[in-house]
Amino acid sequence: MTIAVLGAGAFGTALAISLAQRGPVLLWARDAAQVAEMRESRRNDRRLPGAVLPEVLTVTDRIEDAAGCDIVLLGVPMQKMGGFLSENAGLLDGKVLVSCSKGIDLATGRGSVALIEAACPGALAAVLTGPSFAADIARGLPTALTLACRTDAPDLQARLSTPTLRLYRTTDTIGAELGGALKNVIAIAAGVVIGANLGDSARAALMTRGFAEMNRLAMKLGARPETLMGLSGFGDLVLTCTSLQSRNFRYGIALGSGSAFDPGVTVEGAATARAVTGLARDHGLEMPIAAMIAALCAQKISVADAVTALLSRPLKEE
Ligand SMILES: NC(=O)C1=CN([C@@H]2O[C@H](COP(=O)(O)OP(=O)(O)OC[C@H]3O[C@@H](n4cnc5c(N)ncnc54)[C@H](OP(=O)(O)O)[C@@H]3O)[C@@H](O)[C@H]2O)C=CC1
Ligand SMILES: O=C(CO)COP(=O)(O)O
Repeated sequence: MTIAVLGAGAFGTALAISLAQRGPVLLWARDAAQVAEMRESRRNDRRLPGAVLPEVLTVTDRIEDAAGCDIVLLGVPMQKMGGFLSENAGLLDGKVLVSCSKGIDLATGRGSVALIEAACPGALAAVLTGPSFAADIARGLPTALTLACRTDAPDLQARLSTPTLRLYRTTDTIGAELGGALKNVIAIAAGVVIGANLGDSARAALMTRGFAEMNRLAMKLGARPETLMGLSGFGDLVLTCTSLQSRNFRYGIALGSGSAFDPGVTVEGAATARAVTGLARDHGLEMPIAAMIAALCAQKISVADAVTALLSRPLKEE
């Protein structure tokens, strides 16, 4: 049975290319002109320049074509996920729906599993997350990801693993999706540190204290510590805070250095920082780094004032 990937962004396209090593894959994009161009060129120059689409990968703008697929990967950005699921619930309910997005929905404070379960109660919801740049996956470089599903899902793990994409599975969907969502906020913060020339030592401190914040919220919401220590938390945090391939990190560098940044680029951490401050407030948690990033993204505070505010917090035990 064909696997469908909905959303021909960088990540959806890369996953479709990797999965095509195992058999037919359907890749859906909403824009008919983009689909025509991709069929003609066998590339996705809009979202993943340079990658070649294998012949067993079919590109379509007819979302109904996914009806014949039992496994459907969702590659639309997080803040579009809720609307997308409601619009297409009739088609998607009853299927295995694997969210590949990283973030917290601002409108509801939910992660993607809760969004899927609300819109498509008959579906089996899963999350695919972890350290993986689309360009690396598309080039066939080795990558390891976490597949999280409330029901233990070794069959799904086997179906979505490829010779270059090694999947580890867990039933801790909360931990897996929070790890992927929260590391983007800390990656923006790490970028700010580098962009403002505060140094590698400050970045390491920021990553460590950011990881403490990630754990604080994730544990409060029911995640398991080992999930945050794994690929979807620690692994992705390290990748995204240290690589210029990361859009969240680059956005942070732009904020820190006062440079312009293309608003068309997907930067999930900005909306997630806002969502996190709401969740932290609701749960009585202190998340000072996330709060500073939300304020910086909203241009409510300067970089200098954000640094001063973080450094002047009361001294405490680690
Ligand atoms: N890129 C990466 O390396 C990785 C990305 N991710 C995650 O994957 C998710 C998607 O990111 P990525 O693929 O990079 O993003 P891109 O910016 O490359 O692409 C976003 C895609 O979503 C489509 N889209 C946007 N809104 C809608 C909508 N309402 N309905 C249908 N399609 C829509 C866009 O279509 P259009 O072109 O028509 O606007 C585009 O194809 C994010 O949550 C990201 O964190 C995870 C791991 C790695
Ligand atoms: O999640 C990612 C790598 O694991 C991609 O990070 P960016 O969205 O910051 O590019």
